[in-house]
Amino acid sequence: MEPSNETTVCNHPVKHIFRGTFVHSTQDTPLKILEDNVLGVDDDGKIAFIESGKDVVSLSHKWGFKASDVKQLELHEFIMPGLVDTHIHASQYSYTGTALDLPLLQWLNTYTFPVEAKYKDLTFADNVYNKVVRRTLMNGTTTACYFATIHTDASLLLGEIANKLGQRALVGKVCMNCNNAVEHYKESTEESSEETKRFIHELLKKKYPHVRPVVTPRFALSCCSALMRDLGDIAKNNNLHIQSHISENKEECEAVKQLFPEFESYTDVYLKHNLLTDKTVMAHGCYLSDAELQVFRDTGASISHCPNSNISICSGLLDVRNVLNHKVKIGLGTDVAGGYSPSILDAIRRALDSSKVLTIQDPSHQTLTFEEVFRLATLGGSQALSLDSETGNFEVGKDFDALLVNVCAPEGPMDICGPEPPKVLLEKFLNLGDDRNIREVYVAGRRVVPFAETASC
Ligand SMILES: Nc1nc2[nH]cnc2c(=O)[nH]1
Ligand SMILES: [Zn+2]
Repeated sequence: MEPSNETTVCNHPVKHIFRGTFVHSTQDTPLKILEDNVLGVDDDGKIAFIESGKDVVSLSHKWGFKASDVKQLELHEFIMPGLVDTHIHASQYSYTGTALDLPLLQWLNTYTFPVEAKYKDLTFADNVYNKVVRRTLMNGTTTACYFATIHTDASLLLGEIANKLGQRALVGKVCMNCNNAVEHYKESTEESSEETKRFIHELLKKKYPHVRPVVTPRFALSCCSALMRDLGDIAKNNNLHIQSHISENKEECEAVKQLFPEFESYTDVYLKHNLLTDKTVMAHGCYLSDAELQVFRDTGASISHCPNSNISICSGLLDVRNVLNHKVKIGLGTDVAGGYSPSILDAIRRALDSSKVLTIQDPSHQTLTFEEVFRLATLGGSQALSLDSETGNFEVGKDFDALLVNVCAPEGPMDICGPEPPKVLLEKFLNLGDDRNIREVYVAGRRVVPFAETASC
């Protein structure tokens, strides 16, 4: 409820009040720094106000809080929006940091499919899925867009674990009916469609507040035309998100051309199967033409930029500047385990490195700035997942998804050698920081890190 005036105590109580430095992005500005601001979070986990610290007394009257309710940040602390991982394979987390010596198609057949086949076993799934959700939360990922495997029950378990640990998540049961490499790790067309419908129905029935299903055709080489069409229909009929992969590697692009000769491009294959909507996120896109980017722009589909993966399995380099120039929505992804790091802080660094490599190759390339990449990791990610009305920055009315960062954390990974302005502290954190600097993580106003109880290995 909106307060009627400054002297009336609002009857919608605030449950957290923070005072100090806030940093976030807006549509117009990649980095906004708000020094000495006060932010209130209401009982529903939404941002009730964010105003100058000078107004704290009138705010306390208006919202009915006491001076002692205000959490005052230290000089070397700031609050930033939670990180958004727009593309991560929860099921591949068990082998993160290994198996990076083959290109995509051989990598899938040799390492990925044999591991994913193991998720028939719910005990195996439970162990890995708890670990990946915890690890990403510790690293500040407040929203994750997950691929699971073809197994419906294990995919539902991933949704249950994300909900239990408090992460905002889109969860996809993987669909694939073409796979000649690993026996049994595929479905029939009918099975894939029916199990997708069951997955959606069962997950929605749980009414988890921040976990939703995402329709997940693995990629054009794993799904026949009939399956892609079914999945496009399912997404449309249920108004759901869609995720897949596109134009990641040259050999893959060539194989798609051979398999779908009647289509104009890789993008056209998905377009004609009704898989490109304003709730679609496609990973990679390293080899998309300008005409294909225009289709992304026209449909409202977005790109997940996964620079660690693109380098680690030698796929290619995405020209993010060109994507931005086409006004296509774009966020960052870890693409675990093609990417070896589960942290979006790493994705920020790899995105900057990749942009610098493009500048080395062509000095006229306009290198991304750290402020722009900060936006990709937060607001950009929420836009790419069409969740920006709920999260992504500190606009009043959005959910409070946030990290409390301490750049001088004890035993932390960096040194601050004297007083520094907040912009420098943020840049240092983005380049040098890690989970030791992320003291608290909030999703929809709930503090989810530190964890309520500790897990063992
Ligand atoms: N990086 C990556 N690309 C893919 N393309 C199809 N499946 C995958 C996958 O699991 N990882
Ligand atoms: Zn992927």
